[in-house]
Amino acid sequence: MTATILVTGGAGYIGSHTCKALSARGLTPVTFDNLVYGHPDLVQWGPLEKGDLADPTALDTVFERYAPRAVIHFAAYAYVGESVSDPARYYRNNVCGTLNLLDAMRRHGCRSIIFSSTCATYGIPSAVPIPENHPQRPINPYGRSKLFIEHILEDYRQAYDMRYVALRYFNAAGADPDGETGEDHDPEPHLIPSVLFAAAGKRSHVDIFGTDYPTPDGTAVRDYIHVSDLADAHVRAFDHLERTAASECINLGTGTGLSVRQIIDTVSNVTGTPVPFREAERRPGDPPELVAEPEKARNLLGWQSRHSDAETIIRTAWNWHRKRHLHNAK
Ligand SMILES: NC(=O)c1ccc[n+]([C@@H]2O[C@H](COP(=O)([O-])OP(=O)(O)OC[C@H]3O[C@@H](n4cnc5c(N)ncnc54)[C@H](O)[C@@H]3O)[C@@H](O)[C@H]2O)c1
Ligand SMILES: O=c1ccn([C@@H]2O[C@H](COP(=O)(O)OP(=O)(O)O[C@H]3O[C@H](CO)[C@H](O)[C@H](O)[C@H]3O)[C@@H](O)[C@H]2O)c(=O)[nH]1
Repeated sequence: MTATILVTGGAGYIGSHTCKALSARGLTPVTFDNLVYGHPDLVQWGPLEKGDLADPTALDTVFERYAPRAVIHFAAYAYVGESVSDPARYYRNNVCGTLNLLDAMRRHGCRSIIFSSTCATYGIPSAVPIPENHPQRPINPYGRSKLFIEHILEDYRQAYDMRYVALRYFNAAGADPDGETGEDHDPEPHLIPSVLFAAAGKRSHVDIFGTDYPTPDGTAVRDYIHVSDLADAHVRAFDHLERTAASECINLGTGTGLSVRQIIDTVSNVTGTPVPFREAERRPGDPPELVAEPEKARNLLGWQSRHSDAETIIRTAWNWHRKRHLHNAK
């Protein structure tokens, strides 16, 4: 079956990998992105329509032009720290922007949406691994904006017969194994690129935020999931909606956690370079450990992570950053 999928935020990190996966599956991804954080050169697998979720007319134009079968909705702001200092920016773009998108879908009779949610909706978990029915108590406006959208999707399902899959990603990491797309954030606060930039000498060092957590080596533990595995899950979520029309919230993680020190050690091994680091205070708002219970994605979508071992994540990210940003790296 050939169909067009509207991909909001398709010029960004996870969106561009998903466009590649949709195209490989014979679907046509149409990217809708305002390019505030996206990159036009990462849009390689279908047309780019420059536009903003805040603009209902721009949305009407793409729905009229392409009559998409479904929407995959990545477009959002995603800096946790900034969401604390400027929550208005987050609620306006993430929540109001999604309302505009959903209302455009209703106007144009498009009923299926796959939404980028996050493990940040769980807040500080009472236990790990975290199942989907764990209480959701986000501890910052970014996480709350995503939880509000989950609630809105459920209300729209009941009232307007829409259908959705909310995918709660854990920590997206790595890059396309073919090197065709990857992560290009500015600013870039995430751990793995920060460690790679320190290995390459682009940054003087990486800070380890907290060495006194109740974890095996005292540093925080996260469930790093390869971006190509995330992309594959979106294609499967689309197939699931086509097949069953059943709405779901689903974790995407590996079920295995890695500490900050384990990431630094793996980067040293993969790059053959010692990583300069400093031990620093905990970063406010960071839970000690976030690890997914991944069974639901396996059972419902037949999904399994394939590229998410630490070595593959770091090797693919290293290859990408060397090509994109680190021309002078060793
Ligand atoms: N990166 C992660 O670890 C992670 C984890 C969990 C959830 N998420 C979610 O996944 C999604 C994608 O994350 P990413 O890391 O690829 O981010 P990204 O910033 O690389 O991509 C987001 C894209 O959306 C676009 N955009 C933002 N606001 C827009 C608007 N109003 N109109 C049109 N386009 C707009 C940006 O220009 C950008 O290209 C986000 O919703 C994020 O909250 C990311
Ligand atoms: O320079 C750094 C950067 C990070 N960390 C630590 O490394 C771990 C991972 O940090 P990231 O910033 O890479 O990612 P987060 O765990 O903060 O991810 C959060 O923010 C993401 C969006 O940016 C996603 O939404 C995700 O779901 C949400 O939990 C954390 O323990 C953090 O304290 C460091 O020690 N040093």
